[in-house]
Amino acid sequence: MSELATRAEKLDAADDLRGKRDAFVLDDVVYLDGNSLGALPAVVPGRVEDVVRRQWGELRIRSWEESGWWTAPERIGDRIAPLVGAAPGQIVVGDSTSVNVFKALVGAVRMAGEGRDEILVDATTFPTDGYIAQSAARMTGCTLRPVAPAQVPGALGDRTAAVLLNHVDYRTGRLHDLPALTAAVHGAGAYVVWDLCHSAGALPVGLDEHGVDLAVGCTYKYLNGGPGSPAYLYVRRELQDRFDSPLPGWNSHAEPFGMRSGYEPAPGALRGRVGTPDILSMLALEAALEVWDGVQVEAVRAKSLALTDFFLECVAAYVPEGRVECLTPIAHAERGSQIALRCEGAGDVMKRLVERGVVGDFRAPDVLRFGFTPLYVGFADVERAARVLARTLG
Ligand SMILES: Cc1ncc(COP(=O)(O)O)c(C=O)c1O
Ligand SMILES: Nc1ccccc1C(=O)C[C@H](N)C(=O)O
Repeated sequence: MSELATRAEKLDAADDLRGKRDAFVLDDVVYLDGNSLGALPAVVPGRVEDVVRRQWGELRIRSWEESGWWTAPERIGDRIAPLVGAAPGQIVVGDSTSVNVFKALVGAVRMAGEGRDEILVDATTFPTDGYIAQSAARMTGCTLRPVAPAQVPGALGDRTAAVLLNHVDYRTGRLHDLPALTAAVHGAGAYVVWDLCHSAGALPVGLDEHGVDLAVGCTYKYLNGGPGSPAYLYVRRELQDRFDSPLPGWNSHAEPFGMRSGYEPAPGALRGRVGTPDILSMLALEAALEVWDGVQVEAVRAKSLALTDFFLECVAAYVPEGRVECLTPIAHAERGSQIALRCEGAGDVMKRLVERGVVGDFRAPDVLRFGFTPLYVGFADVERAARVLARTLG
């Protein structure tokens, strides 16, 4: 056994999160794609069966109250809250991330008020945020300026209304400085919206601590909610009364069953709701979140950094010099929970890796992306992935 494989065994034996792997349905594939679709928590199938057969099949309409369907968006929001550093009552679950980006960004521009007519958007963003920001700008009469996150402080001005940023870049895995950028946006009198898709469940976010205004994120990556599981919207408590949703559906009404023609927004996080919640996906997510019982995000972060450090070490030891170039920052303060390697023919290389039992993904034009979910990825997986990568490139 190689020195690295021996070390992997020791690291696994000393890993406090090791037992969590049993809470997931996994086979002997090395699954490094939890940053696209998290693995299935073992508790989910039975719960979904109960929701469908008993709650829907037997209780039918009564389940809106008796099975807690109606209040699921805010209840599950409160379950996500500690994972992103938010006190209860500020997060609602529902809709896709794209829809929540729209709500948050238009809501932010409306809060900024007269005289502020520019939106800054992360120039390197996952495309959907950029597309939605373009439409939000057109609708609110703002101009949209794409800016690299590091350049945001210099681009802010007294016309800036809102800034939309990604906490972790989907392609490179770069972690942006949320506290400093949030403070810079506030210094200019503007509002910030953070997309937490690639950070929630992988590292501490500290939404309340850093005074973030609005945030959105998906739940199908590190939160393992399942394909198309609903996203969430955070609106900081002090801003909730001023949050003027651009999608004020009846579920966000102060009295939804009053069936009144006049709109009156509900107080608190409920204002972020739109229409009828997608109960099947939502309750699958609620079950999936049970794997977090007793887990601290800080412990997840420590293991995530150890996994990505070890992967880089194994890649350096096994992969011939010059075949891959790491796009992810080496500094821990700038690294999310993935490693992105630029590589010639990356699309074909990833196909062959998948055939050999190492599942990551390919992002155009030339990036091999490997996501590390500390709840179910171990150090032996990491060593094996690097070994298979070296064989595939060799
Ligand atoms: C940063 C980021 N934002 C948004 C999305 C997707 O949004 P939606 O949930 O609407 O598909 C993704 C991935 O799909 C993402 O990585
Ligand atoms: N929602 C998906 C549906 C199908 C395939 C991928 C996704 C992703 O989430 C991609 C991810 N956001 C990424 O960072 O590339």
